[in-house]
Amino acid sequence: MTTTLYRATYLHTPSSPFTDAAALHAQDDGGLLVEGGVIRAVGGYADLCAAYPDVPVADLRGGLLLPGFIDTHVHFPQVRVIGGLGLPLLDWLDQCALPEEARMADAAYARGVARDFVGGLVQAGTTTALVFGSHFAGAVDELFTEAARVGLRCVSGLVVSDRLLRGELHTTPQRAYDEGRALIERWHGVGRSLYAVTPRFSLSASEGVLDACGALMQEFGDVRFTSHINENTREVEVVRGLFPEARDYLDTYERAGLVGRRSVLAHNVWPTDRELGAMAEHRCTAAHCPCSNSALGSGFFPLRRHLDAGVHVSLGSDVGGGTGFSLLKEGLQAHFMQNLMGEAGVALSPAHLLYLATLAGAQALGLEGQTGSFEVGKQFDAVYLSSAPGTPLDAVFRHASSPERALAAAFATGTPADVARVWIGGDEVHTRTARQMA
Ligand SMILES: O=c1[nH]c(=O)c2nc[nH]c2[nH]1
Ligand SMILES: [Zn+2]
Repeated sequence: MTTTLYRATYLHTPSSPFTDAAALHAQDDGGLLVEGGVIRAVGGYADLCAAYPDVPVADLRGGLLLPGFIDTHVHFPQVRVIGGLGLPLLDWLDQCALPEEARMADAAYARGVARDFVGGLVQAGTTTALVFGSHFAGAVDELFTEAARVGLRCVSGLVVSDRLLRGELHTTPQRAYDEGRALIERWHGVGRSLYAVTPRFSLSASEGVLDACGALMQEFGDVRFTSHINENTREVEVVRGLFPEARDYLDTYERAGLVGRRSVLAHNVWPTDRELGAMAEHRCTAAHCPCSNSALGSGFFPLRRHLDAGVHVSLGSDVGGGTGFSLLKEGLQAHFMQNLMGEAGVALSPAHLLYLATLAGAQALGLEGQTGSFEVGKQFDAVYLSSAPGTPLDAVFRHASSPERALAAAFATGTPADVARVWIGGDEVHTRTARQMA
């Protein structure tokens, strides 16, 4: 079993800065002892070095070591259509996303997209992702296969819909159940893969399809659930018309038994107070996707209302409505948007951004015992940020007055080009090449 002592400036949030003012832990010259991919000891480098004098040291000074990022909302089939700027949600789906999603019927095409997608995630420092899969079971197999090859912690599933998309993307309740069941049996709990039951959104999923999803959730108690909610005002209006008996958008999922502790609902830009109260009671998560909300003009995420209601919030890139895989960029955009909301916004510190990009995601997925922070017993899932000499971020890293200042700069200006190395369960899954640094 390999044992390594990592020497680095590291930061992590073992608790939430929204409830704990001392949540951010930083070590200027820190040590992490990793044995067989698991963190065995943490602290100052000098102490760990004295306690474990024979263990080989990996010297990561000069940059920042953070827990691997956790993206709780990202679409596998959309990596090649990033950048469809300027359209509202339903037009963007129609013109940009869905034509590409229809191409995923071809497993060979899906295999190439899976390589682009998983590569994009790990190169951005993402070590765990809740992934909207494909409408085609064969493409979902390609995604899980590629994620397993690379070593990504991948929570994903078959996307199901039976109306209002393109015909070739539609299924039936029975097929949604049968294909979902087969995929769960093939992938759930295998290696680092977990299954998420995934109706696209209530606009495109009839009660029958939602009930089929509910049946899978009942039968397989620990699979996750994900979908979209309250993203765009026009979408909310259409859903209201499609479900006249439902109290609101959330209720369309509640009635099918889909909302609970391991449910992640993306966006929630336009929630009612009833929905926020119910989400807090269910202990489900809202995945905030600020770049997507900006690019599609969906609106400003009411973070203050979520926090006041007690709703758990995590972060998602929402590629391809979002503009790329970097959770550093999502953190910065979240910060910008809250600033622009004035009194209604929440002042997000670097500690908040780090928490949202790491532990908050682990908690959303019920994986906080394994990942999201550098605590003893957790997996060594980590991202090492180190900039090319001469870049502004390198200048900050070399001259920052504290690790917190360096962390703020990483969110302000960091990109995937600054991601030098990435580990998942102690396995190095990405090592930047000279070309990727340029
Ligand atoms: O941002 C989004 N991206 C999508 O692909 C999608 N599908 C339904 N609702 C959606 N929202
Ligand atoms: Zn989405």
